[in-house]
Amino acid sequence: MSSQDYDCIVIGAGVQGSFTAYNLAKNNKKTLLLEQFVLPHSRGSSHGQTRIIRKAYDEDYYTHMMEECYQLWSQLEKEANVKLYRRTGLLVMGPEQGDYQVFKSTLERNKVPIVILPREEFSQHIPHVNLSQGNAALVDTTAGVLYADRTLKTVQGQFQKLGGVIKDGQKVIDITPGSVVTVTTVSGVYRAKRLVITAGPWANTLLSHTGLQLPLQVIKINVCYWREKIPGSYNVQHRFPCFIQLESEEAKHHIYGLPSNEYPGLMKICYHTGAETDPDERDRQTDRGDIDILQRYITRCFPGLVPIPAVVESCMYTVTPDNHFVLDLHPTHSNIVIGAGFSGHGFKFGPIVGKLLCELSQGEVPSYDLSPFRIRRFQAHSKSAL
Ligand SMILES: Cc1cc2nc3c(=O)[nH]c(=O)nc-3n(C[C@H](O)[C@H](O)[C@H](O)COP(=O)(O)OP(=O)(O)OC[C@H]3O[C@@H](n4cnc5c(N)ncnc54)[C@H](O)[C@@H]3O)c2cc1C
Ligand SMILES: O=C(O)[C@@H]1CCCC=N1
Repeated sequence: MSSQDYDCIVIGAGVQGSFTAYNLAKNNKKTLLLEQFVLPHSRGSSHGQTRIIRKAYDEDYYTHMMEECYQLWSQLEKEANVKLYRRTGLLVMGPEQGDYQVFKSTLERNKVPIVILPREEFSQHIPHVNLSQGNAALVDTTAGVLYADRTLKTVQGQFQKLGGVIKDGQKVIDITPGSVVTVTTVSGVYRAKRLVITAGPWANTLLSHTGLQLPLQVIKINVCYWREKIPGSYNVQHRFPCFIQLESEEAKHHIYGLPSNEYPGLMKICYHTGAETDPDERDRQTDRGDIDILQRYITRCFPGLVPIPAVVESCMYTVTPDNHFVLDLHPTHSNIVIGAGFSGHGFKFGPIVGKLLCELSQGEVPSYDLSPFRIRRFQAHSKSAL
């Protein structure tokens, strides 16, 4: 084995690639993590200070995975002696008969501790929020905030402590599949027995070198922060929770928010979709339709916020047609593993995705049933996409 040869190469040092590389190194695999930008960067999907972690989901399998995932987050916190998670609870609001019932049933079936908030008690528990007419509300008490940038720094640091190698500022420009995979970057050529592709919005650009295209749509999200009229009203220290509004008068997609924390006096509230973009041209996508929706919602339901965004940052989702992840082997090259299409809800799963992609790359039986995440589910919809 030459010094350029590895057991495994991981392309993409976002949350999923970083946790995958960390798991491989923990399993004594000589691992190289390649990143196109100089780290840390804010050009993909994993940057920013915070993300929501929750067990509240439509599908049991996500809730099941989160059981172990919370333990893995806590293990990493202990191992690195750093705080990555803050419990705040998650307020779920939605029309009584819609998706809200599905969330509630999943939580109850899986014995996740929740508190139902009857309308007459709502404002006593959640001040400064108007519960929409016909909406019900509950709190997933296990949910909270993950510190995102700190997570990446921590997991990449732990990977390096285990002997892993990170090469940033090294955009991959070619992949030659084979029993030994050759990966060419702008400044080097590397070989490995196995390859993991976790390239976020650039997944299809990289997969084109392997003869595969997935039905992925890249969406720009305007990450909006809104000023409190009375400082502290929606603050994390005053125990204001994260929230998801499942459907609303203003929009059919979720609206979600996190208590004011990272920027003093500003609460982050975003719309769970946006306009399509080329990931290399993100800043030229200037659609603000999502901000118009948020302004109307905030005026109606969060009267304690100034309904004009004080800060707007950018981030991207990589969305599959069913909003479920892709965690699978490449259909023609079994030593290439793909983690993609995290559809705007993948951060909280980082530790478990890392474990699963590591297992797949080592030819092990994955710890969870991965059928919802297989590539072949797209075949029925669009053969040409494969
Ligand atoms: C605004 C916003 C809010 C969100 N909120 C939540 C939330 O509350 N909870 C939650 O769980 N999830 C949330 N998500 C989703 C979550 O952040 C993403 O699912 C997750 O970050 C995806 O990570 P990734 O590693 O797949 O992609 P990325 O972070 O984009 O990582 C891919 C990496 O690959 C690199 N790369 C690409 N091409 C190459 C190449 N040719 N050579 C080398 N490197 C390359 C990129 O530069 C990038 O660093 C949110 C996302 C956004 C945008
Ligand atoms: O995954 C999450 O928790 C957030 C909030 C809901 C929509 C997407 N991301």
